Amino acid sequence: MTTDILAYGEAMVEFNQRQHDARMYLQGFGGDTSNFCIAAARQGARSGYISALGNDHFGQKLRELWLAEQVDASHVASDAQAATGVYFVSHDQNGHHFDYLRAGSAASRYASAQLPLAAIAAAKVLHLSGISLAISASACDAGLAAMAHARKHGVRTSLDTNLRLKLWPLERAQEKMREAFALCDICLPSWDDISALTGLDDRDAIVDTLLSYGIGLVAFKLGAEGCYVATAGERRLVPAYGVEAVDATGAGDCFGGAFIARLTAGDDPFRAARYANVCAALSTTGYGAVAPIPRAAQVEEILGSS
Ligand SMILES: Nc1ncnc2c1ncn2[C@@H]1O[C@H](COP(=O)(O)OP(=O)(O)O)[C@@H](O)[C@H]1O
Ligand SMILES: O=C(O)C(=O)C[C@H](O)[C@H](O)COP(=O)(O)O
Repeated sequence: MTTDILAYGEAMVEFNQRQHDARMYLQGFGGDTSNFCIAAARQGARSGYISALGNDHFGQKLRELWLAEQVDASHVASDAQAATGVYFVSHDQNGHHFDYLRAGSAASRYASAQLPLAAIAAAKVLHLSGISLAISASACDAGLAAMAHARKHGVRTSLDTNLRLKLWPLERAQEKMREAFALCDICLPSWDDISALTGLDDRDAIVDTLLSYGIGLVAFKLGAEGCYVATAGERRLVPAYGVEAVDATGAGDCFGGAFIARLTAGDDPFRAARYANVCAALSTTGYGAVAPIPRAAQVEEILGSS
């Protein structure tokens, strides 16, 4: 079976603070590109992951998760010399915050020589994020090499900005993300990330800048407002689906996975964005990055009745 959507990055164990007791953390799984793969698979796409894990309990649990979710993990290496990364999510009046235990993790030791070149060349879309490039110099080189290889073989590349300044300084992020934009076909920015990366605060000026890199499609994530979808010929705000959000961790990843899944299934970008808005909105109604990601039937039921 070929894998249509491949993602490259770091999966982690998640400990997510509960609101009723600030000392209680619920264990789950995260890592933006892994969340993306699971979101795509739950919408019926054939997705697969490129990364490395430690030879530890949580690395094994991640493999079990991908097996259960039908995400192909045959391109996830095991590194006996390093640990699987961990992160904590805490919540306050300003939203959610991440703390990491991931320096030197197995995924951060990934290098270009490990890339599954034939699988990348056979995919329809290769996805990565700012985090995939931020975790180490070797992982950054591998991510950019994977994008260049995909493009060489006519595989579309997709990039979520996911800027994490705890992982790299802004100047390096700007430099490396510019290289990634130049190799990108579909960009999935969010407001805070892209305004920090470009220094711009006007939505259309940001879209103009991204299109000027040769990016063909931008789906600008706007939280509770929905998203702004832009191609060279058309720009449209696609309104959000209204929900009572309790935890937006992973909403952007869910949006990306659903959006790319629907694009590869043949939807036009505006239709795919309408679908992804509903999918991501539903994912904010439960805690954690993975558990509340809905399946296609739930999303289609809402789309069919609205
Ligand atoms: N409060 C919300 N209500 C409805 N939909 C939401 C809400 N928050 C996020 N979403 C959906 O999730 C998508 C991604 O969320 P956003 O916060 O913009 O991205 P990121 O997590 O990457 O910062 C949005 O484009 C929207 O479709
Ligand atoms: O920060 C990281 O390195 C992670 O991968 C942890 C989270 O799973 C994602 O960051 C969620 O990302 P959002 O969809 O933007 O909420």
